[in-house]
Amino acid sequence: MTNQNVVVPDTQAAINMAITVAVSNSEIFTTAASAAPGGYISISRKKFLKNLEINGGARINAWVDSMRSSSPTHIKSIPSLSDDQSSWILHHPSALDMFEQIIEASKGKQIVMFLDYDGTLSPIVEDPDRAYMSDAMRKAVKSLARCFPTAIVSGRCRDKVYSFVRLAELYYAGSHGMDIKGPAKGSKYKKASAKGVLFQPASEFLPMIDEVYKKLVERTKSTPGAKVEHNKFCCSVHYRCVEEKEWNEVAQQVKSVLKEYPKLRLTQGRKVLEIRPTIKWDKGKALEFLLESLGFANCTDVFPVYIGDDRTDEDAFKILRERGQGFGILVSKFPKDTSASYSLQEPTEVMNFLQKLVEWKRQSLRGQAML
Ligand SMILES: O=P(O)(O)OC[C@H]1O[C@H](O[C@H]2O[C@H](CO)[C@@H](O)[C@H](O)[C@H]2O)[C@H](O)[C@@H](O)[C@@H]1O
Repeated sequence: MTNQNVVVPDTQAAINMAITVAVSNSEIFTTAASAAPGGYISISRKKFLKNLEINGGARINAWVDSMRSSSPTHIKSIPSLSDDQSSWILHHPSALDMFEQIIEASKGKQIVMFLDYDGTLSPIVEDPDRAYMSDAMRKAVKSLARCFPTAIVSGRCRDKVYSFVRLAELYYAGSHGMDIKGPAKGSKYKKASAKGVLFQPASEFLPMIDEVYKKLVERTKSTPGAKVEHNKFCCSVHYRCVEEKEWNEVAQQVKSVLKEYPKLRLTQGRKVLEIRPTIKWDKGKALEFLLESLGFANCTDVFPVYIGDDRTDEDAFKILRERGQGFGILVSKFPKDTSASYSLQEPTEVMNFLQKLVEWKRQSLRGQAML
């Protein structure tokens, strides 16, 4: 575990601001920094970790604090973040505003697109079973896939995310990348063999996840609004519809199950606790696996672009930074600690960005045809 410093922006307003902080080993995320005027303060990652032990003696207060500070209702209550927001935007400019520069950087390289689903292609809604993407978004993704190899990388079960997206020409990586499959329609890109690619690095965990799912359903059934989702190689416990005073209860229930399974770990998303195998596999590894399957393993002429809104997407943003290839785009209206290079505010902006990419590609193909 590293002892990196986490930079937390100050604000004049002395408010608590939600900043996501990835904690490397335990993978739980904690947030929040008290603000004081005058620039930036550094908080040791060790301090954040002090109260967090996930497998074994996890402290429920830390879980609940983390659940609370990552809650959009708390973020919404921030009065004005204009100074911090503009400073953040300076470091993570809008991918729409920077479109020309992005295209310039990709010159002579094969763009490969990676798209998260919830909060990126579809708006966040209360009922996870009704997180539909719009027809306009589907059309934009379809056109995108005609121009560039395109993958959906989601925390959801692969079949479920496919039932929302319904485009057979894409690659799909479900269960946070633990379930990868190539396009049913085949692919015109480099490795035709990528068509049938199917990678499930956590298959031995299937019976355990089934068991844990049942236990989570049983333990949380007394809490109104709690919902457990079976994502095949992982489980989600949603607390979006649980009253805040009951969040402690949800944390206790999840902890009571998790402590029986040392081979499982907890991660957090947007009002969701996620239980998954401890294997070293995440969305970043899935991105690398897909690049390899497409024949770009050791290529310098590939330009991967990953768009996502959640903490689990940070693993992919980090990989791109480490490889020094392409970049990540964080979908967020609020400043967040991120390894992404650019930002977009919401799914409609994501759609505009995808449409711009398609338009640029079509124009450049027309230009080439005229030569
Ligand atoms: O990797 P993703 O595709 O972003 O999946 C992450 C989780 O997304 C879903 O939950 C989130 O979206 C729901 C629908 O808008 C929302 O109700 C929930 O509060 C969000 O956390 C999905 O249901 C989870 O299983 C995924 O792990």
